[in-house]
Amino acid sequence: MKVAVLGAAGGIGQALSLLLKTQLPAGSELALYDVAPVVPGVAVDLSHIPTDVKVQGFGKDDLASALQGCDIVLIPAGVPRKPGMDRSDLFNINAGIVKNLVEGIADNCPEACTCIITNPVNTTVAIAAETLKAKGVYNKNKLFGVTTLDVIRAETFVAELKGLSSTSVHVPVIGGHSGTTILPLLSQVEGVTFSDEEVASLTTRIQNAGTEVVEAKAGGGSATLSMGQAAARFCLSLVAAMKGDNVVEYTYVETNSDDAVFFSHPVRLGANGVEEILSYGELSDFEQNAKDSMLDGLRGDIELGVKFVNG
Ligand SMILES: NC(=O)C1=CN([C@@H]2O[C@H](COP(=O)(O)OP(=O)(O)OC[C@H]3O[C@@H](n4cnc5c(N)ncnc54)[C@H](O)[C@@H]3O)[C@@H](O)[C@H]2O)C=CC1
Ligand SMILES: O=C([O-])CC(=O)C(=O)O
Repeated sequence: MKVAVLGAAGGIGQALSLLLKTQLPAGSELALYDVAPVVPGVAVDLSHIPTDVKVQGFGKDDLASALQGCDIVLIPAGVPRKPGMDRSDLFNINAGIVKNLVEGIADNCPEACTCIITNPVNTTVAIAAETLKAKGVYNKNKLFGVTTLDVIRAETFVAELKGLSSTSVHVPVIGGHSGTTILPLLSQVEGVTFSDEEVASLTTRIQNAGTEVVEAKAGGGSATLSMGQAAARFCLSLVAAMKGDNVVEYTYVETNSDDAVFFSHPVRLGANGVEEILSYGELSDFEQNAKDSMLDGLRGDIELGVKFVNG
């Protein structure tokens, strides 16, 4: 199994690479790519950890070597938010970065599963899809927007509120990955009941959790450590599924539903990426109203990505 992290020298990239170095199955290869000159050093640093995962660093001009033979590519390359910005404010810089890197994937490992972390995810996933289509190698079962951070946050916040162990709480989160497009389905959390006030305030907290971190970091970036954990969980689920385990994760994928072209659903993962897109089930009235009011915004975010590539 070969996994590449593009943007590996950044806040997410380094946390994610550490978790993968210590948790990928023995015999795996980990390729770390970044335009920052420190990336070979990050690879040397990690290579001193005694696990049977081979780590190699690749600088600015070595994208092709980093990608050759990859099974999974994770992309956290790009700029993060500062206080006062929305994720959509990152579009101008990050759109081009994602397009270039995905062109590299199309040229060097078109069969790989591509996992987009770079914001605005609602739009960058559409950019990746259109870029792969333009290269004639798009497989909708192998492109994912990583929304796992919304799930782990929702589970943490529900566990805190209800005095439960966070490892025993499961919270579905559907939709997209910004503001009101993030839709936690609190009505489906097993063994827990919420008042209407709790549903309203928890939903808002989960939707604004990224901003909570951006403000607390006071200009020093956005979530990196929790995102590293979220992306590692998603990657390790994909690895387990490729090896034959039955794994379901919530992730932003192309669907055939009426909601939007891309929408986070529970997805059964398998040897070739998406094996089955599962239904997200019945929504409460609160959730149905929240979904109805965010769909136009999400569709607009997706359209922006399509236009970026196709004009
Ligand atoms: N999907 C999600 O849930 C989340 C997404 N993010 C997003 O992830 C992205 C990265 O965030 P951080 O790691 O905090 O930023 P960072 O600034 O710490 O790291 C970004 C890295 O990308 C590298 N980079 C820039 N252009 C590149 C290129 N063309 N090729 C390869 N590497 C390149 C930089 O050199 C840097 O090392 C941001 O867009 C952020 O908004 C952040 C948190 C959660
Ligand atoms: O809020 C941000 O800019 C980073 C992000 O996507 C998150 O933490 O969910």
